[in-house]
Amino acid sequence: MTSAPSCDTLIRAGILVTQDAERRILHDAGIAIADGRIAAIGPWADVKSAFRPASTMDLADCMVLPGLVNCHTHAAMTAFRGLADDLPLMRWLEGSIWPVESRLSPEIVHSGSLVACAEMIRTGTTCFTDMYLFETETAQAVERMGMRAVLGEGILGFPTPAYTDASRALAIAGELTEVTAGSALVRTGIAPHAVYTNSPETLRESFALAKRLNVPWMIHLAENAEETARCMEATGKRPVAYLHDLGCLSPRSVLVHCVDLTEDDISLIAASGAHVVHNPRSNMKLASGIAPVPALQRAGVNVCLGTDGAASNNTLNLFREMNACALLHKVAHGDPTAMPAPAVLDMTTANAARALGWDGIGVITPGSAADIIAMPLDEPGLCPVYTPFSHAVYAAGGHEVCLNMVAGRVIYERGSFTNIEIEELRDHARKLAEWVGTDGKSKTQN
Ligand SMILES: CSC[C@H]1O[C@@H](n2cnc3c(O)ncnc32)[C@H](O)[C@@H]1O
Ligand SMILES: [Zn+2]
Repeated sequence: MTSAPSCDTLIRAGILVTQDAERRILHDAGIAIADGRIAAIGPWADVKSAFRPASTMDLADCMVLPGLVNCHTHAAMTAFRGLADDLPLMRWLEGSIWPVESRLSPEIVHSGSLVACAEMIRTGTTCFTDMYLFETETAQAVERMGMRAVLGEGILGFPTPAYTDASRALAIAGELTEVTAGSALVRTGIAPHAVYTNSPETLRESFALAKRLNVPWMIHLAENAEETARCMEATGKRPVAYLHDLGCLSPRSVLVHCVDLTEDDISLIAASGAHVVHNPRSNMKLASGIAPVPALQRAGVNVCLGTDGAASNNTLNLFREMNACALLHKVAHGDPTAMPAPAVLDMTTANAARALGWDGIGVITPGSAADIIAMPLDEPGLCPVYTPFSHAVYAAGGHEVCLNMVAGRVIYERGSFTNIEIEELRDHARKLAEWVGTDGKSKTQN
């Protein structure tokens, strides 16, 4: 007689949203987890009798989903949440954000990143993509909190507190791979900020570096009409065509925003295999415009979702982002079918994993990472359930999340973070506010 194989954790899920290729939903499901991966899923009775678990978790009253993946943020910008609202992009950046960022320090990035990780974990994110200064600090925060991330040192063509010039920025960006090398959770990306802040040489060199390291290359692109006008004036080309002609569009390119696009731009992106990150709340708040997401998708472009930073969103909550995405495109097209809920959930799960080239996240299938979130089904705002996709996109606010697990380890459960006390988080937040200054607003040119 053979005995059942062991596993680390056996979960009973009331509703399991797999996000597999068929978008299967299982009711009263079992999930077996071993060595940080999904060993099996199936009907609870079958999975239960097939494994000898070291521990069990009863989520029979919960909807269980893959952990959400935020494809674009600036984690440490939690320091600037609410500091400079109601401004257009270039005035916001040049008049308010860059002046205060010119005083940035590793300690502030560390505290801001911890606060950001906590907010994301609390609202169901298990992995995020970041572009900022002093990213080794963000790497430490991510490792400590137990999340996953793809981190890129933001490359700007002017001096910052982190480097004197673009060539130093490129060197620091490459060195980040040494910090993330041994990590199962943290990876590196190469992140030139934008076409208007980098020379063509830096853009090309950064792309060559991403190729050499075999990592994603991410950039803010075509964020609004003013960016296009500046690019036309400087180069005679629109931003997408400019990057195309520099040889920077390929399946490793992750293009953030892509609001101001023509049909030709969409064709160039589609033909290149580049991915697009849509940030609807940041685009709405900065009045940058509406990215043509349905048209991109019709052209075959892989589109995922990002929150952008807390200074332009002003949250890092992907449930709010999904909701905004679904509603924005319906109203923009006068068509309630323009952006259906299942397609939106794809944008924070399977599509996101594809954009980052990270196999095995964004789904709950045998062999995938055990990155799982749960929401209680007895929550008044979430019951009854007819279609789980509908609840994830239209009903949930994110704060219903009661469990966040990454690589089989619980990092948040019912109000408590496994790796940090709430008091310490408050201290970090206090430090941010003291550093910005109680007169923070007057220090910006808002
Ligand atoms: C060099 S680190 C990243 C850099 O990007 C700035 N930033 C934040 N949000 C946006 C956005 O929507 N468009 C362009 N730039 C943005 C951030 O303040 C850092 O300076
Ligand atoms: Zn951004």
